[in-house]
Amino acid sequence: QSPTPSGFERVAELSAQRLLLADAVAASKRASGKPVEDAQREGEQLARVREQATARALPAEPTAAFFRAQMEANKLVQYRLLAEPGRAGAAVDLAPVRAKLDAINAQLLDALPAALSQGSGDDCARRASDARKRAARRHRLDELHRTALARAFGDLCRSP
Ligand SMILES: C=C(O[C@@H]1C=C(C(=O)O)C=C[C@H]1O)C(=O)O
Repeated sequence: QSPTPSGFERVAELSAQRLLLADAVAASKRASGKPVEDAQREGEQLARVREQATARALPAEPTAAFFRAQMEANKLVQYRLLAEPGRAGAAVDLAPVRAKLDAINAQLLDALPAALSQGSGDDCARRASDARKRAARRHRLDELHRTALARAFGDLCRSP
């Protein structure tokens, strides 16, 4: 393994970490009865990443699109878990989970320039898939979280 992970390796790793937090978010929403989707919270994150993208001379629109994909993937996991009836678990406090999501967002922003520059070429889908498979293995992701990990990459291989 190379000492410096590629942009896709980093994004796959951080996306997997972000998706694993969806289980705790779903548990909190099962207990609170709150909807999966929180448009205001999504808007706040998007405003923040757009600001940071501009400050770092990153393209704002592909950056925002990437984070929308991350959030869609998170909701996919939550909807699937909450579709299982019953299974009451311990109540989970959402605020500290959101703080962790914010921390991962910051790391994803650091990884994004390299990932965006890798997002072209015939073998993009292959490289992205390989990076996801390695992250999935490291974290022992099940089928649901593997599907969501593909969703989390969004259009990285199809950016203009
Ligand atoms: C993770 C949450 O659920 C959804 C997914 C979000 C995300 O991935 O950041 C943000 C808001 C919600 O639409 C949450 O409410 O914090």
